[in-house]
Amino acid sequence: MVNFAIEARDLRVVRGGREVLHGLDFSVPPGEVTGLLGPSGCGKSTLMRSVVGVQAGMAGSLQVLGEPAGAAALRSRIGYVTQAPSVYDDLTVAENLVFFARVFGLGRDEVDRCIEAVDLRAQTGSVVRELSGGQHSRVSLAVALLGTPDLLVLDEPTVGLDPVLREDLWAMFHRLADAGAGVLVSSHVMDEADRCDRLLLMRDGVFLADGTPAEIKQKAGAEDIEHAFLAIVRGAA
Ligand SMILES: Nc1ncnc2c1ncn2[C@@H]1O[C@H](COP(=O)(O)OP(=O)(O)OP(=O)(O)O)[C@@H](O)[C@H]1O
Repeated sequence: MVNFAIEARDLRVVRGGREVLHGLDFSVPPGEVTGLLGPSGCGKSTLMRSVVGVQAGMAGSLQVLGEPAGAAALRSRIGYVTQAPSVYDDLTVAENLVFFARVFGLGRDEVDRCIEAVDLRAQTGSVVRELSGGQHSRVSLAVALLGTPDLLVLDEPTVGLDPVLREDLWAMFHRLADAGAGVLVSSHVMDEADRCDRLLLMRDGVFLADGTPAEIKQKAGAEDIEHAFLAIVRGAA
């Protein structure tokens, strides 16, 4: 029985000869949206790369869906969206999805389901290069949804999107979590905090707080997460 989608003990990562994650202990449960929040450069992408098994220089224990991070068995069980475009821009939306679906041995039904999930039905036949930035990132997200992964790791998926689209995407993350997936979403925008079930607040490769948004605000005596973050940083100084 796997209790956690992700469980880390004393996770350390060295990049470019420098330790950038400093002994992190945390867990991400299934069925919840966990937000990884912190300023640019604090180590969010490094943590996510570790979880999906592509980060070198890692030490400590990191279990993902009951397996060591990077295990071959995890490949089809994790959906990962990076900040960099990860689809072919000279193919249409449908052609991209069909290509990746074939890699996973999935059929056309699954392609249509994922295009619909990110609300790109009207753009199915459009070449990705001609889409807007928000539509482009939703194609990557659709690819990550193929096969209904047990864990979604989304690195700043809402950057540059308009408020309506951000709202829609957060609603979709919650639907995926309600269906049982573990969802880990990073953001450097503190006003996204209240959309998460749980938060990991990060700074300089360590966690400043781990709890529900309400718990973190109450503990810091702050009205919003931005002020809670500042209060915690000042308290720790
Ligand atoms: N390829 C690399 N080689 C060496 N150091 C790196 C490399 N990539 C990132 N780093 C360093 O690792 C630290 C954490 O970077 P990381 O990209 O994980 O931060 P982040 O919180 O995801 O930032 P952002 O929100 O800007 O994406 C930073 O100090 C960064 O300079």
